[in-house]
Amino acid sequence: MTNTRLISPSILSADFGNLQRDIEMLNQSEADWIHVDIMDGQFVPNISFGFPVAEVAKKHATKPLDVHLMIVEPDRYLKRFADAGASGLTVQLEACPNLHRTVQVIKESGCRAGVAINPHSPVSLLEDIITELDLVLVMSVNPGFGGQKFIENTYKKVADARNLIEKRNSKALIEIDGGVDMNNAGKLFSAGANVLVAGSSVFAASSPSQMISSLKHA
Ligand SMILES: O=C(CO)[C@@H](O)[C@H](O)COP(=O)(O)O
Repeated sequence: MTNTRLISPSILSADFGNLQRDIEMLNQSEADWIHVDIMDGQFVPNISFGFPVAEVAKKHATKPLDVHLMIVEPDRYLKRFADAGASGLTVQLEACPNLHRTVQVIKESGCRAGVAINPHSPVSLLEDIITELDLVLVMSVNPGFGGQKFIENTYKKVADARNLIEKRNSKALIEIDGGVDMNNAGKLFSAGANVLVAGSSVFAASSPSQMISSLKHA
């Protein structure tokens, strides 16, 4: 699994007046997944968008939707996001008092099951769930906004996640989200990350498609 290198551009930084155009650009690019950030104004201090935008993304995307729920009580909405077209559903560890059950419900919905950890949460909190997971998302910024500065301690957390995955013989992919750009992409892949989420570095680039390719081969 360590050779897997995927890019999941976040449409949080897309032009919502031209969302179909931006998604079609991602379809034509080397992007592997399309990252959909759901923020509720409670788990994080920002509100992004909900089902209608996820459904538009699904309608136009030819690539899997990688849906990240930065919301409280995600269990209430898992089925609806699965029905809206998610291929993967990632919940925040800090929002899930019954995480094992939440992960089982995600899997029963037919989606890839992911768990995200905030910068203050150690990887060791995943010790007893890691064999159930398809993906571990290490937040490399405090969630809520695009365009933030990458937290350098993320490299250590990638190494911790890789060690845990190998120790427990888990098949989980390691995804990194926040502040990913050409300054850190190669180092993250070398440290054992498999999936890089990139928002502002892609959509602010003069050629988003070229940036996706550069990140993928960094
Ligand atoms: O979840 C989040 C932010 O909380 C991200 O997915 C951002 O959308 C990534 O954006 P950049 O940091 O790459 O601009």
